[in-house]
Amino acid sequence: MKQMSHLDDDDVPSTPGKFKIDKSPYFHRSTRSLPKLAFWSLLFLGFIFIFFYRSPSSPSPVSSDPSRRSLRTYSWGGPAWEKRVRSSARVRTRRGVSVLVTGAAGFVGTHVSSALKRRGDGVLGLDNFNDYYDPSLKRARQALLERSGIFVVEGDINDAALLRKLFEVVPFTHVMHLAAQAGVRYAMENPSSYVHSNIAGFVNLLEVCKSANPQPAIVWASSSSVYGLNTKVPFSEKDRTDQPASLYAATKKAGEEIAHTYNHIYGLSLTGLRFFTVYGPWGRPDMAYFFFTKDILRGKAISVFEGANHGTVARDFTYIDDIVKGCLGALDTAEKSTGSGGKKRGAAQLRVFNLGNTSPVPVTHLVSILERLLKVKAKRNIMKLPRNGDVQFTHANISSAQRELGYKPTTDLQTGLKKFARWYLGYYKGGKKAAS
Ligand SMILES: O=C(O)[C@H]1O[C@H](OP(=O)(O)OP(=O)(O)OC[C@H]2O[C@@H](n3ccc(=O)[nH]c3=O)[C@H](O)[C@@H]2O)[C@H](O)[C@@H](O)[C@@H]1O
Repeated sequence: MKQMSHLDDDDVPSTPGKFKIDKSPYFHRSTRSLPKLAFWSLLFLGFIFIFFYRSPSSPSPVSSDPSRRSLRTYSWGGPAWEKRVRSSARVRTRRGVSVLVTGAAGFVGTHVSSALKRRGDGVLGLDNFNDYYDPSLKRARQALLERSGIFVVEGDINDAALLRKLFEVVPFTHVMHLAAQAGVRYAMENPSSYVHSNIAGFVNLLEVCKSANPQPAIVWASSSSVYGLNTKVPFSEKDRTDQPASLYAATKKAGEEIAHTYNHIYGLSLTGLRFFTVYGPWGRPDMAYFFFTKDILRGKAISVFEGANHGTVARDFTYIDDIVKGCLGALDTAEKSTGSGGKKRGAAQLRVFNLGNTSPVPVTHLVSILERLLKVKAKRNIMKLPRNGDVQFTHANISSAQRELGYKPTTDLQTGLKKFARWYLGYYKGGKKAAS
């Protein structure tokens, strides 16, 4: 078993002189204190043992600095572990593919993994189970995946040794890269977590993919937030994306530039998907539709943002099942990477697509739909849109995804929220066991 630990060599005494026996006070004591000494030594050794050999299923306590969350102890490796990895990634149909899904215990990751497995593809999940939001929801999603035969490896995309090992065990044809630090507003609280996951983690993954043989094709999650302060709508992939309004958006934009580089130098086939405010069952508790539901049910006031001069704040809310179809379309049309041994043999595919719903809905309307579905009147606090990274409006032009991926969203917000509310009430026992 290989263990990664946040402990480094500094914790081990390096100067033998610290323990020079001739200076030890114990040596001048009477032999009666020896049993006492033996007792305390054993206790000390016991603590050391417990500290180093904790069970793999109980990772070390989360660091108080959330940007260092991923430096927990993960345990992986060994014949039994490799067998699980291989079995989960085994393709079960003739034309199936084997996909490594990063962020598999996340919202989109869980849905995409299940859909791939259902149609007979091999799927291996990877997730660091960080506590950006309630990890028990991630564990519940993991349990769901495990019931359909998907193993979710616990580890971080920054762990190069783990990623290399996974590619050694399984020659993945595709990577669906969904692991990321999400959320627009949280970037002001914890900026380094965005750099850690969305930039450093992405580069680490691409480094391993570029050296893998064969190289996989990669589909990854960008974001509608790259359109930033643009005012021309609907947003098209041809529009400028050089004025992000949040650090989150800036890291996703950086990801698109990094993808360009790895495609150009190493021949990696890369497809970025700009998701537009994805919602649905098993969703993310940090998103407005989710915590509005929780607060409305508890009778707690919600802050509903509006633009300058009472301007409408709206989103092109996109239902999860539509997004899954877009992801599968991207995987199915991804061409092979063209490199080997870290060198490219020819030009490789490089794409970026909007995956939205093409019908923006004001946030006030989203609240009204929730009120009807939950049969509770919301206590609305209308507030000016804070300057914390939010943009006022999003609207996707999806003609490119329609043409090349066969992407065609079919779920309107009312229908999608109905499915979300049904799931929420069931999962949280009618809202009594509230989401944390
Ligand atoms: O489309 C995207 O690319 C992004 O979509 C969401 O970001 P956002 O659209 O801001 O979604 P929410 O945080 O759920 O906000 C939805 C709407 O509710 C508004 N809102 C949010 C919070 C609040 O307290 N009140 C409020 O009115 C926001 O201004 C926004 O218009 C996700 O959180 C991002 O991870 C994702 O990348």
